[in-house]
Amino acid sequence: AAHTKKANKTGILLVSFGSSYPETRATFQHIEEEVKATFPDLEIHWAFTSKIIRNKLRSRGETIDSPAEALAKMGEEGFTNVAVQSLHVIPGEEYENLKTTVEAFSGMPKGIDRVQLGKPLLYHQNDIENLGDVLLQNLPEGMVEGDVLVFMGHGTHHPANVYYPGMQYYLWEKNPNVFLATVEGYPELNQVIEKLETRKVNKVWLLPFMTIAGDHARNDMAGEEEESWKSVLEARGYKTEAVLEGMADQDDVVRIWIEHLKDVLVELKSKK
Ligand SMILES: C[C@@]1(CC(=O)O)c2cc3[nH]c(cc4nc(cc5[nH]c(cc(n2)[C@H]1CCC(=O)O)[C@@](C)(CC(=O)O)[C@@H]5CCC(=O)O)C(CC(=O)O)=C4CCC(=O)O)c(CCC(=O)O)c3CC(=O)O
Ligand SMILES: [Co+2]
Ligand SMILES: [Fe+2]
Repeated sequence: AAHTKKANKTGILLVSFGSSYPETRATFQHIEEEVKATFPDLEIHWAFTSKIIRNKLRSRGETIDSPAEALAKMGEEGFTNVAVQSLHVIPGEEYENLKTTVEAFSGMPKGIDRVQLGKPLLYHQNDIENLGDVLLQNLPEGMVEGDVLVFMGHGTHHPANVYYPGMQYYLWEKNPNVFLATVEGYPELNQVIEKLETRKVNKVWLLPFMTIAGDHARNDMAGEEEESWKSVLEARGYKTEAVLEGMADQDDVVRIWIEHLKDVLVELKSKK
């Protein structure tokens, strides 16, 4: 018999930093539902980039693949094309590590023919604008005149930290009451507080500028311990209200990642 070319089989691999908090499962589920609704014919697989989180989950009997494990398995399952979608916020360290893994798997003998990585939530300038607009359109319902909102971003020593001050600039252009600070990078909460001291503030709303409301949101932002943003602000005399929702709980935010995933699927298709 003549050699027949093997049929194409395309799949999606969604990759998040991950979280050890069961409360975040509904957010991951929401992302999956939106992706499934957009690409009903494509099988969806998952991986977490954080080794610490994967180990924590394993010790509780939950298994979640690393990106390399997931890509190896998908190769064995006969996938020829895989669109890997980063669910990270910025193209930082975690995203770059994922990129290295994806490149290593591209064209691997007897593995997947074509593996390609979709951009994180923020990459091009128009991502900043789209995300900024969505966040400003969906401010907490109870927010009234005199209230301010402070988003908590992760922050990083990686040069991609510039996306946080970049986003802050865009938000301020549209609404001077919306602030963005980070846990581990620039800007810091103290810089926001310096600005708040110069005006009359009714209440400070706290929201994660993160995919999910996990450890950072529940402890560093809204926790009862002395160093949490809630405690620091309250010690300064501010009323606070924390909203424990990830950005990925919002359809319009997930839409931005889905657009990035579409770009990758179009590219995978165009390469014979
Ligand atoms: C490299 C490292 C350097 C460092 O931070 O020291 C790093 C970097 C980054 N993390 C990011 C995101 C998140 N980090 C967490 C949580 C944790 N992160 C921790 C460690 C590390 N994080 C270091 C090695 C990690 C490893 O190799 O495993 C843990 C384990 C320990 C701790 O932080 O104490 C703690 C576990 C909590 C638990 O056990 O549950 C969550 C989840 C959550 O909050 O629940 C999110 C998603 C938030 C979201 O949903 O958006 C981003 C932004 C990525 C992006 O979105 O773009 C960067 C920066 C970048 O990529 O450049
Ligand atoms: Co939805
Ligand atoms: Fe982290």
